[in-house]
Amino acid sequence: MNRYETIRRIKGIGEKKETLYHRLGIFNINDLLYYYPWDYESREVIDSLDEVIPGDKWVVKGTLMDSGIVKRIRGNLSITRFSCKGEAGVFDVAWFNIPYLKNTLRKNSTYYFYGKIQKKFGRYVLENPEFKHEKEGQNNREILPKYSLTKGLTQKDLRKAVADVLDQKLEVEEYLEDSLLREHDLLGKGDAIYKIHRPKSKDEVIGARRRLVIDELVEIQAGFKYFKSLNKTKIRLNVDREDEGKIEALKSSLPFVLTKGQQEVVGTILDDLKKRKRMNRLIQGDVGSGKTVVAALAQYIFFLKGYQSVIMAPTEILARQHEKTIKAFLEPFGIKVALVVGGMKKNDRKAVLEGLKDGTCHLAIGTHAIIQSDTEFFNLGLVITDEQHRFGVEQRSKLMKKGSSPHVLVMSATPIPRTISHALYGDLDVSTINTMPKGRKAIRTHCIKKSRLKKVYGFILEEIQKKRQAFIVCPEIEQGENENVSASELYKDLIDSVFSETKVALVHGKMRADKKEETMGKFSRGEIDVLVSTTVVEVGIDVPNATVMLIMDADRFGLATLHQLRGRVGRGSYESWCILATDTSNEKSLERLRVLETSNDGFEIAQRDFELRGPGDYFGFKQHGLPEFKLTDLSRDEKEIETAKKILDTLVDNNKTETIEKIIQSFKKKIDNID
Ligand SMILES: Nc1ncnc2c1ncn2[C@@H]1O[C@H](COP(=O)(O)OP(=O)(O)OP(=O)(O)O)[C@@H](O)[C@H]1O
Repeated sequence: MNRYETIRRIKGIGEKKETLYHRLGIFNINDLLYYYPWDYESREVIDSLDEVIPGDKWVVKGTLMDSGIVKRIRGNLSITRFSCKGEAGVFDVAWFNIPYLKNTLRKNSTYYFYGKIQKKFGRYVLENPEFKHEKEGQNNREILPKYSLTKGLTQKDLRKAVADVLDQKLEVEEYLEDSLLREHDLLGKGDAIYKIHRPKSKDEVIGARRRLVIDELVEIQAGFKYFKSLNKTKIRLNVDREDEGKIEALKSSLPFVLTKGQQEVVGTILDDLKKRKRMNRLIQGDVGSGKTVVAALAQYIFFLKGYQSVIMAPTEILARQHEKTIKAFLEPFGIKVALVVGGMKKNDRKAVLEGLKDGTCHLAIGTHAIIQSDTEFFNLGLVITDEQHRFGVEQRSKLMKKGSSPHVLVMSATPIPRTISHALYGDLDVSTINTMPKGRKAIRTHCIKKSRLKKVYGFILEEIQKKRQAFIVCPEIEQGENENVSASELYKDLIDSVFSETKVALVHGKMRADKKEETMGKFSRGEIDVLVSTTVVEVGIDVPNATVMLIMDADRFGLATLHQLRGRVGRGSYESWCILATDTSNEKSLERLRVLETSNDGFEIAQRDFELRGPGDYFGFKQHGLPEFKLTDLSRDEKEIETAKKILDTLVDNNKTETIEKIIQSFKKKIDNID
């Protein structure tokens, strides 16, 4: 057997089982070795059945006292039962619908049985236990791996297949020298893989996991180092006094004065452009902190130097909103702005694309439609992606290829906790807009039970009388199997009852884009009072007149999403409210929601969410186009991030080019495999 042979080589895996393994992403022996358990089950042999709390799971050793009986209980339900005796006491074992066991197990033979122990009619009984013959051996305490499964594959299947492979003692490639392993007190790779599947103790799991986590972190850091090494550009902008004057003129034409935070970020961008390095900057700013105008200023700088720029937004609604805002800022200065979205009329699209190709159009705003192969630019100098967590590395790089190594700005309202940005965004410099525009009032957030919704609707009506508007967001479009409020149902209920005299509309992700657009437009212009929706309104919608955000079944959403949704109100100078309706009694969920009641600060919320739920949930690695870690948990493995960094530095210092190249290849392969 070698590591790259198909899993069909393993005994017991035929054609049918093979397809099930494929579902788990396991194709060859190597995949199986790297299919780590997600948890372990500790099995202990019990000394005396009298110590048992019924319902607990234990291993009981016993000798069969009879040859078993099969009893038909009803219809096609049968039970096979044996009585046993062992040092722990007397007990029965029973299985449902496996009559052939009567011929498998032998009277007077001794077995280890594992399962839930119940007490029925005064006798101990293990129902449907797993069992093995005494001869197969059993430690007093056994730790068994638990793997993620798919329908048709059992824990037993996986354990057996992995055990078969481990027994072959296949060699696993080690890329770290002994001295490095010793220096950082790490297990060898082969040893770690063996122990992660077949640990003898908790400490062995910890040691194995630590080694494999380090490997994951070395790989991702090497990958980003590589990306960063590509960051050279020929596009250098010499912003002179005259340009600076023009930039100041644009600033004074704006309907507001830039905040200190906005000023600083614009300053940093200007500094970046003086360097030979390609600008690759993430601009983080809490919801409503005013990132759009910073993007517009950056685009203006490129325009002054004869370069085109592009903004890519995650949704059409947002692209259109940016178009409107940016046109208002920049068109008076002679900049021609074009919108590129899906479903444009053929002739319109043709005209826009021609303008971008011949350079008469200076600035493009659009959705992923911009990446399509027929878009060409005259001289693209700047690529801005908005809410980058919606775009993968892959899409970003496609957009980059539209220019010759253009500069990059990424805008995000989702703050990335420090640990993550440090570990992962080695390739991005980060700046933060840390001040809010003047005159904003804190949004008041309250968590309520759904029984109090009537009161909230009354309050919304009062706000509407004051000419304000409200959002109502639901977790689902249509009623599913669970109890959650769906947007469609709620919309129907509301227009038939409390809001029968109110202008209410519904938007959700399954509606046609133009219909969605039209409704959002109406809401934006104040022609609709209440918008019932799903999270399509989450990102970026700017309606300063809206003052109430009511979120149904708020416990269903992550904190980052809730904070984003809340950020749709309180964008003007009116006092605003966010109401989180939930009937959950889950203490953890309530604790999360309380974070929002007490904080309006996106960064603090992100950090808390990160601590409460872990980065996987918060961050959604796949959404970023990044390979997911199998074992690493960035909220716990801070020390390992540092160790991995040191190891990588040592490899670089010692000119281990071949090793580093291999690590990078493996990283790239994973990125390519993300769907
Ligand atoms: N310095 C400022 N003073 C006053 N208002 C401002 C300032 N900067 C931006 N605004 C206004 O604040 C609102 C929010 O700005 P913008 O839409 O750019 O926020 P954002 O950071 O993109 O928020 P989100 O992440 O929610 O999309 C807009 O109505 C904008 O006109």
